Amino acid sequence: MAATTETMETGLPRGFRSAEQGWPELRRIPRPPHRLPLLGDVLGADRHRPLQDSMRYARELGPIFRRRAFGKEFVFVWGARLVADLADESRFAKHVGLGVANLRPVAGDGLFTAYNHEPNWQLAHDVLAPGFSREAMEGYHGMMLSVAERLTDHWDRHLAAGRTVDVPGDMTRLTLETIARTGFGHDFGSFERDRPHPFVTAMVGTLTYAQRLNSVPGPLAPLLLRAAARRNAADMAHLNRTVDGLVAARRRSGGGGEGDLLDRMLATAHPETGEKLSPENVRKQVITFLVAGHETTSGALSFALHYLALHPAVAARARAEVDQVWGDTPRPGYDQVAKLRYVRRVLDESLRLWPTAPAFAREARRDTVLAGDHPMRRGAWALVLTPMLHREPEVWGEDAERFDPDRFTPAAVRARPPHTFKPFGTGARACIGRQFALHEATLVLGLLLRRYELSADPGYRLSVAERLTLMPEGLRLRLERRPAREEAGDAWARPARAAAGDDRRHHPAEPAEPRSASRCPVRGATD
Ligand code: HEM
Repeated sequence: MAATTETMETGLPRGFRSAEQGWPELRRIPRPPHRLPLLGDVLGADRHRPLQDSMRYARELGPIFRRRAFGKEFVFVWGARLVADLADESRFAKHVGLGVANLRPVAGDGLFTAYNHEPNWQLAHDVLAPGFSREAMEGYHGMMLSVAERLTDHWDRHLAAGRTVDVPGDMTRLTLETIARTGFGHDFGSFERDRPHPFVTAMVGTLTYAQRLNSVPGPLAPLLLRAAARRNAADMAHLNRTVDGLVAARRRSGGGGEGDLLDRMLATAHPETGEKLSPENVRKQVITFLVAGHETTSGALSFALHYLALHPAVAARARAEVDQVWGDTPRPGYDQVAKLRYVRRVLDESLRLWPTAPAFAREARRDTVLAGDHPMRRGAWALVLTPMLHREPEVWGEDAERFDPDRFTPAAVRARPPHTFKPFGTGARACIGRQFALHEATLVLGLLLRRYELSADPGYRLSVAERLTLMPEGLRLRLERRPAREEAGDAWARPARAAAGDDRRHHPAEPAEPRSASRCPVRGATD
C-alpha cells in the first residue's frame, strides 16, 4: 500500500536521523530513570496522550530531555534559551519530524508536509501567500461572518430547546465551513448534520493513525496496525475523493472562485518562473488547507470558550469591550475585529496554555552547538514542546499555569524575550494561516460573547484529547441569551444577515495597505 511505504517498510520515515547519530553527547541529555530494554521509556506512558506524557517528563527532567520508545529516541526542548537558539534560521530549519512525516501519505509535498528541499514548497508558498494578504483577508471577512451566523442560529436552536452545546463539535463545524467556503467556494453543510461530516471523520481517522504509528514498534506496525491501516486507507480514499470532486467542479465551472485559494492553486503561475502547481500537487494542497485550516482553529476557539466560561470576570471584560467597540453594528466590519484587543488577549492566553499544534521540529542545517552546550551534527533534530515553552517559569513566572490574558498587554509582550510565544511555529515554515485563524477566531469570540452568557458544567474537568492536535474533550456549555437592547432594535442580538451583502464584500472605509513585492505577505514582525 503506497500510503504507508515511507513509514512501514523501514519502521522509520524517510529523512529520519536517529538521536544517537545526530547528538554526539546524547548521554548528557537527561532521560527518564526506568528505561526498559527494547521497549524504552514506556512505563506509565499513555499512548493516547503522548504530548501530555512528554509535558510530565519535561517537568521532571528539565529544559532538554530525551525519550525512547521502541528503538526510536526523541530529543525534546522547551527551555526558552534553547528554543530561541533553535529559532535561528541561519543554523536551523523545519524538520519534517515523525508525526508530520506520518502524514506524508495523505498530504505528500503539500505545504505543511513538504521537505525543505522539495521545489514544490517554494512554488506553493509563493503562489499561495498572497491568498493570506490583508486584501485577501478582507475579502474573506463577509464569508466568515455568514458562517458564524450559521453557528449562532444553531446555538439559538439548542438554547430554545434547553440543551447544552457541544463546543469542540460545533467549533469544528464552524471552522471547516469557513475554510471550505473562503478557500474553495464549497459548502459541507456541517450545521445541517447531526453527526460530523464524513470528511471530518476521515480526517480525524488519518490524524489519529499518524499519531498511533509513533506508539508501536516500527517493524511490527504492519502486523499490529493491520486493521487500523485498512481503515486509514479508506479514510485517505475518502479525503481524496472529496477533494477530487471539489476540484473537478471548479474546473467544470471554469474558475469562478473570484481568486480564492483554489483558483490560485489551479491557475496562478509563479511570478518569476511562470510555473504552476501540478494536478497531483493541487490535490495535496487542497487536503492540507482543508485540514490545517480548520482543526487547530477549532481547538483554539474551544479552549478559549472553556476559559471564558471558567472565568466570568474575564468574560465580562471581554464582553464590555465588544459592546464598546462594535456598539450596535449588526455586522462588524473587517477593521472592527482587530480592535478587539482584549478578546485577542484571551485567545493568545488560551493558545499559550494549549497551543493546538503543540510541537514543531527543528533540524541543524550544519554541525553546530545548541545554545553553546549541546553539539548537534547536520540533520540532527529536536522537538520543541510548545506548551512547556509557554509555561517556562523564568519567562512566564511561577504562576504560569494560571489563565491571565493580561500577560499579553503590549507592555508585557515587549518585556518578554523574543521566541517565547510560538503557537504558530517559527521562521520560513511558520503558519501561513496565522492571520486567517486569528481574524476568524477573534470575530467568532466577539459574536458569541455579545450574544450569550456562557456557563460551564460545574462537574467538568478539562480533559485534553490528542490527535497530533489538541482539543478539550467533552466540553459542553450552557448558554443564556443576553437581554436584547430594545433601543437598538435588537440589532446586535440578532444579526441582520440580509442587511449586509454576503461574500467578498469589502469595506470601503478601510484603505488598502500598499504591498511590497519583496515582503512575504504572511510574515509579520512578530514572527
Ligand atoms: C489557531 C490556529 C492554528 C495554529 C495553532 C497553527 C499552527 C501551525 C504551526 C505550529 C505550524 C508550523 C508547523 C511546523 O513547523 O512543522 C503551522 C504551519 C502551517 N499552517 Fe497553521 N495553524 C493554525 C491555523 C492555520 C490555518 C487557518 C491555516 C490555513 C488556512 C493553516 C495552514 C498552515 C500551513 C499550510 C502550514 C505549513 C506552512 C509551511 O510550511 O509553509 N494553519 N501551523
